[in-house]
Amino acid sequence: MEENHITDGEETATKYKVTIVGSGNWGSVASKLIASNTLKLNSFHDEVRMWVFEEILPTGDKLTQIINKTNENVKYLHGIKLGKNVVADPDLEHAVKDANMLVFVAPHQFMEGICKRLAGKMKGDVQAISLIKGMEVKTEGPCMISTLISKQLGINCCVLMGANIADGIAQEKFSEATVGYREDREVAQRWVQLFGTPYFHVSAVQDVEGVELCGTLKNVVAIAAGFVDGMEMGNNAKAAIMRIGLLEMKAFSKLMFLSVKDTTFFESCGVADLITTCFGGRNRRIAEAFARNGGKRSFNELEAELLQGQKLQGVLTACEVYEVLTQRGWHELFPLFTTVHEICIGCLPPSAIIKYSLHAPTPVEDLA
Ligand SMILES: NC(=O)C1=CN([C@@H]2O[C@H](COP(=O)(O)OP(=O)(O)OC[C@H]3O[C@@H](n4cnc5c(N)ncnc54)[C@H](O)[C@@H]3O)[C@@H](O)[C@H]2O)C=CC1
Ligand SMILES: O=C(CO)COP(=O)(O)O
Repeated sequence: MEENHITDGEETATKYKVTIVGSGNWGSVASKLIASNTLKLNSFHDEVRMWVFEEILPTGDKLTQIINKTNENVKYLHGIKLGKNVVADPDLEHAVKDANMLVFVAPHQFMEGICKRLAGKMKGDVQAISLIKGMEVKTEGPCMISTLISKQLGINCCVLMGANIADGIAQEKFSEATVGYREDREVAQRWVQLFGTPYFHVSAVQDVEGVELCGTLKNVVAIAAGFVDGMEMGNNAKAAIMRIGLLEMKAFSKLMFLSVKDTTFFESCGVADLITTCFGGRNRRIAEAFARNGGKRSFNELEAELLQGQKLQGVLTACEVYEVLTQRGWHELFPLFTTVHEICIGCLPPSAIIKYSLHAPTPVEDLA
């Protein structure tokens, strides 16, 4: 890594160069947040590079060229200026070459391929953060995306999750987020500084797995909430599903990682993200359409038609969680997670969500 230095009085410090790997709906908003800060903060280079999975638009133009010409991601975040210091780059290896702060924000199903392309090409002093909500399941067990990044690229990886529906933040409406870090509080503070704005409040907690599992698992609960909406069962039923979903999120996280903290579920990444996604997210919306069609149109078909290139994470995550439950013999402990997957693959009708997700009420004698 070429050392870049700034001189602050007597002291010299590294000047950080940021690259964003991903340029979808949230990736574009992340670039806007970061680009506004790198211009203001002396410790960062102004320019923010954004790797774009190249696409040809219906006009025949390349997406990267249009972003660089108009300063807008016309496909994934129409009508919002990203900042003139954002440079779209279609070449992944070139985009990360000089960066010492990498922000990963691609749909989780593409991360294995992205990491393979980048493996062995990272310099030692690179720090990463993942904004990706999802996990991979390997034969040896589940692997969170931040762990995939850390292991494959040999770099430390924090996470940033929260109640962050991208469109609201693009319009600079108030929102909070949580950075999860492992050991290095100073690094976490650098991420907080890079993302934080008066309308985007970021705090840091020492619980990478807890933060990342909250962001990942709430997408499965959002699918359940969408089923309830599609069947017009009302907000009381949806609140019940969210309550049960939160219990399963917490139980699953704590069974997976002993280190997960109870308090993490009360941060923005926990209950707040669960609420916003179950009311305003894409997973909820597509699951609602699925239930309204009585499960007759597949999630893939509805995703392609209604999201126009944006990607759902909840259906894949439900499948991945189901694999873990099967591997460990835990289906009975997680009836909501189990039922969501079985509805998604057509083994159960959407109406099964209430019937099969309910945990048996605690017997009265146990309460005495
Ligand atoms: N959109 C939102 O409101 C939020 C999204 N997130 C998370 O951020 C992550 C990324 O989501 P978004 O930025 O919303 O993306 P998106 O779903 O809006 O867009 C899909 C992206 O995938 C890219 N893509 C398509 N095929 C690809 C391939 N073969 N290889 C690599 N990339 C490919 C597209 O170019 C596009 O950039 C997800 O894990 C999501 O859960 C987190 C918080 C909020
Ligand atoms: O993670 C999100 C909000 O924090 C976005 O959720 P959806 O992918 O369901 O839109």
